[in-house]
Amino acid sequence: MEKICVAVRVRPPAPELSPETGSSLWKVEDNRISLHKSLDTSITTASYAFDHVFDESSTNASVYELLTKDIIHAAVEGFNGTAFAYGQTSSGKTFTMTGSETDPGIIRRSVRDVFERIHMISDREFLIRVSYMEIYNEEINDLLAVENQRLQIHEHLERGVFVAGLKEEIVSDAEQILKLIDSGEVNRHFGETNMNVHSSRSHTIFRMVIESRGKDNNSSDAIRVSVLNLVDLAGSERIAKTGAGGVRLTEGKYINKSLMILGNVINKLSDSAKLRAHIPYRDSKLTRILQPALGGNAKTCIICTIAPEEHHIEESKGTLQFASRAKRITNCAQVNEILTDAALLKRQKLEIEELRMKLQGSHAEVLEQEILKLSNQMLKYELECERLKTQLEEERRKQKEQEQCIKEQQMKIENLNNLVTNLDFKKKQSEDFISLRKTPDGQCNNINDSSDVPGTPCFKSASRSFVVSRSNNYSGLSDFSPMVNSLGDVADEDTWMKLNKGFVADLDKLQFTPAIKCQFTPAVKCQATPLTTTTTECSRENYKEVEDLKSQIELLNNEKEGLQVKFNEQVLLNNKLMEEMTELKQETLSIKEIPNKLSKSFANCKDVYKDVIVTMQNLIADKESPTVNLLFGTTEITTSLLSTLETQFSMIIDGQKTGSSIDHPLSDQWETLRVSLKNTTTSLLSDAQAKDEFLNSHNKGQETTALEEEKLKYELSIIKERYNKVEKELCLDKQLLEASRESHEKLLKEVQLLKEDRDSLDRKLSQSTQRLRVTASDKENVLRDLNVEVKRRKEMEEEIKQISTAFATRHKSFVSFHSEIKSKMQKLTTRNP
Ligand SMILES: Nc1ncnc2c1ncn2[C@@H]1O[C@H](COP(=O)(O)OP(=O)(O)OP(=O)(O)O)[C@@H](O)[C@H]1O
Repeated sequence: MEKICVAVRVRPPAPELSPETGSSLWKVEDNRISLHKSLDTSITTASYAFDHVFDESSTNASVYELLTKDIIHAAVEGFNGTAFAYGQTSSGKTFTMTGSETDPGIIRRSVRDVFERIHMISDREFLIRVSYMEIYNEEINDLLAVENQRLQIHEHLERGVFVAGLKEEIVSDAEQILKLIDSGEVNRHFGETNMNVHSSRSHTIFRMVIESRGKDNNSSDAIRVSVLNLVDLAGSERIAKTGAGGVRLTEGKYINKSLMILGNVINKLSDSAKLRAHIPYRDSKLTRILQPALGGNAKTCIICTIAPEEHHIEESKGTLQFASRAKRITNCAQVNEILTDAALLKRQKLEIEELRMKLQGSHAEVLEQEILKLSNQMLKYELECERLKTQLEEERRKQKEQEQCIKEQQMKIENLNNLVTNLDFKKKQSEDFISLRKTPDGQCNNINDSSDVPGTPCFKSASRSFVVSRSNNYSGLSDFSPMVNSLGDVADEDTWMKLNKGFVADLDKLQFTPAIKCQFTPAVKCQATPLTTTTTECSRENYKEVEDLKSQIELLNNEKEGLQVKFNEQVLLNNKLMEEMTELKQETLSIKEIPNKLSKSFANCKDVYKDVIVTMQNLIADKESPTVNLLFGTTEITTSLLSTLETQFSMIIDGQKTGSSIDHPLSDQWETLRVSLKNTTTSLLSDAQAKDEFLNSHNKGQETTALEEEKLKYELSIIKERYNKVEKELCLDKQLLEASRESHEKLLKEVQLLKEDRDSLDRKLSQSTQRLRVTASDKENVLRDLNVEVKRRKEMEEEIKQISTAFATRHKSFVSFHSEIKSKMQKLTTRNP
């Protein structure tokens, strides 16, 4: 039983923090430390005694010499050893354990010393393995292998507490270890705080496992296995001082918590054995790993570092109290001699022995070699078997993919065919439609067709002619489609579409398509190659081509849909126009009738008027009378007016007959005539009145003349009425003619637009046809490639069959061989147990 060795080290004051250098707060005398001057704090000026107290001027070399060296030597002898630094942040723990270039720390010195010591021990051989880990935020990480994170602690009866999965490097010299330490240092968690620019944020444990055995090769000699832990703890910190936040704060919390548990363990261990109840080693990973070093089978030394600055006085006092308690802990260190397989050396030795035994005796050697040969062969067969299995699996997978690929291609080809058929159908429809529209009189030839197929009058006629003409057209394209050449003159569109859609049901039928140049006649049937179980890998080119085709098909589909929509719109527009045209035609007919009617009524009027004039001329005997002169003047005007009207009507009628557009009538002349007629009529009336008055006043006796005049007046009023009526009718005619001319112009414009639309549709259709031809040729290529693929697949299947047969044969021979070997071995065993 021995007490833990505890030392205190005061680091030199930091120049930027402690301007009052030279007047240190702590007084170090031999192995005692006390406060140098009385302060205005509640802290007492108690003095503490330890195994060693190192003042500010101490070096790592002296610390190592006085504190650690013995433990290192003991570790080489077979004792477990632990050295760790404890203290507040920035107090010099890392400086003590790791050191600097000029003054290496305890770890580096220990490593060198271990090997120096080993070299000094000549009667033993050593095997050393090292590991380096950190406990960061209560998780164990391997510093020598960054991929080993969050390692778990396990306990083993022989190995004790160990970290599972931790990398252990077998080393042969100190330099090798130092390099490993350097590589591990890179992986350590450091961080900057207000207290320390390079603050350790994790506890690090550098571990050396030293195994040794006597060189005299005595098999009964036990193997010594000792574990040396060199620990650099993270420093306790006050959050207010470190100014930690975020990640640093979390780290600080974990650090403080684990140090508190370490303090608890130390406290419990420092209590007298009677008071000791449960030691909470399991409360933290640190105490669990350090368990053997704390009150267990280990030689342990603790170096407690303190910062000399006045503002750290409370933390320093806490550290001293921790050190005081730790000092009371007693360990029970003993050499670890192991007689079991837990020691690596032991295991190695056993293996060598086994091998040696095996190699003893020539007969056994031959047998051993034979067995080795056989097992090698077995291994080879097994490997071959595995390889074939994998290959078979791969082939099966590829077959499935290929089948899928073929199915997709089938679908695409089917779609292509449908698309081709549909587009042809649409094209033909449009062509038929256009040809019907192009008839010389601009009317549908079959407008009076009594067919019952629904649609516009034009489509009614298109349906039948389409089927017949299409069938004839396609009969010439032997390489294009497997359609029957003639469906008969009565084949309907549904039958046509069904045939188109259903012509390729599966890939086998692809063999019959003219695209693959498989010529067939009704008498000779082409044998389709079944595409069931064989497979080859669908080449990437094929896939790409299929993808291209797919996109082309999509484009064509879109275009087709667009054309379809336009076509439907066109049909609707056409129907509307046809209706309008019919209405207009009726209107035109009625307008055409008007001039004839007018002409007739006018002719009547003219006859009447002539009769009146003749009568009047006969009646009036006195040629010199002003009334007679007036009448003659009126007659001339009226005659002229009538002839003008006659000309006008004949022009109108002639214009209708030729179908040319009618110009305005001679409006000016008409107007002049109308005005002069009006004037003449007015003057005639006034003259008649004057004549009445004259007759009344001067020739009251001439009753016959008066009666005649009365008659004349009456006839004149009738003429006037008729004239007004004719004038009104003419006005109406004029308006109607104007309206009809406007609608005619409108119609002409619409017809022009329709013509333009039709032309653009024609152009698009021809483009689509062009593309379709390209697509069809692409399709042919794809089909050709598909056939090649099918062929390749067959070949592959053949290969697989051959491989399977070879495999089966080999397997059989292997099984027989195996049983033969087995029986041989059994014989051998019975012969030589
Ligand atoms: N004995 C010493 N002599 C010279 N400089 C020292 C000594 N001890 C510590 N230092 C310096 O003080 C600073 C803080 O020391 P160190 O990093 O070792 O503290 P620490 O206790 O490990 O801190 P933390 O717990 O934050 O990691 C460093 O710059 C270090 O070089």
